[in-house]
Amino acid sequence: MPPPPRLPSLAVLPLPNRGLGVIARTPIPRGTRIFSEHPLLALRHDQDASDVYAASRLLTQEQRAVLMGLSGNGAESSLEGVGGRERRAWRWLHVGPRLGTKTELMRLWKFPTVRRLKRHMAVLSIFRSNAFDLGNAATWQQAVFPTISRLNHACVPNAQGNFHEGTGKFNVHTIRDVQEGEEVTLNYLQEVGMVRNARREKLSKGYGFECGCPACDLGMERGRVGEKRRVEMQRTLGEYARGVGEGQPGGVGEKEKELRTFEAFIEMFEGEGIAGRELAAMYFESSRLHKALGNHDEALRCADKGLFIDEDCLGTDHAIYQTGRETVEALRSLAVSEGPLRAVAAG
Ligand SMILES: C[S@@+](CC[C@H](N)C(=O)[O-])C[C@H]1O[C@@H](n2cnc3c(N)ncnc32)[C@H](O)[C@@H]1O
Repeated sequence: MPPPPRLPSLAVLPLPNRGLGVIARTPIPRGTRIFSEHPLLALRHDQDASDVYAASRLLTQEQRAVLMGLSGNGAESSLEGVGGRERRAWRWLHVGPRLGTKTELMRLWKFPTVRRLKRHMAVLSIFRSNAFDLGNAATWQQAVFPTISRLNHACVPNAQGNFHEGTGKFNVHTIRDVQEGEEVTLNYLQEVGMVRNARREKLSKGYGFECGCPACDLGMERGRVGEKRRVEMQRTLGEYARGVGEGQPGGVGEKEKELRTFEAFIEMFEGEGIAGRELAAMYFESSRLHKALGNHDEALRCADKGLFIDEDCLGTDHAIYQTGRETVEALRSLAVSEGPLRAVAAG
């Protein structure tokens, strides 16, 4: 059985077509830290998928039991990023021993027993199905968690996970109010406004499933409207990318174009109901550009908005939140010190 969730208001339950998932037993307000876990198995930046099995062998028996209890789809896509040895061995197991005799398998691919080979493949599959990217974490790139790895994906989720360098824990916060009985979900992909096909391809390749979340359902109004917004966003982004370098580098025109692109992202994210770090980052980028363009009130308004979002998705103990608060304070003191000058200019 999976370890119990941190909050009694959450339950890990079987769900249709997606294995186990996490359900809210009571309403949970936006900004609640619902999980805070150390990784069970993690890959450093200098490691790759070929190191997963060796890392799993360092776990205690109890930890290994939790790891092996996580879901793994066993698909060949689990071998993304691993070497030819594992790939050939996977085929040997799945296509059949006609690809080589057992002795050849042991000699060429250096698996001491078929049992060890099967365990190796199972660990790779579990890792691939459950590992989350840790964003900009200095040491770690991807990790699997005892309970957080029970959270299913939605393209517009109601929770977000962020790694806290100081504590070495992955914290999950609700990023909007969650109703009783609602599933708690994370976005497994980085939110960059991808259209449905691009998201589906990444999810299928990375996690081996076809997303059927409301944002992906083009049979429904909600899915169609969202897709239209994303297509429009990609068009804006394309136009911006094509125009980069046409104006004077760092000039006002360039900054205004950049600002309009961030504003388009904000409009798309908010229209879709996307909250979390990505939205906060767009507000902070807009704030930076407003400041550079001399729009101090707007710079402060955007930074304030970014900070409000960061408080909910990261918590006040996160370094990114604290940097954001310093930005807001600096902009506020600038507004105070410039106040009388503005009044004179206006008068
Ligand atoms: C991190 S695990 C999530 C917990 C998992 N459902 C379990 O039973 O332990 C990821 C796996 O859950 C399934 N999954 C997650 N989100 C899904 C979704 N939106 N639709 C279908 N399957 C999903 C896929 O099999 C995926 O590889």
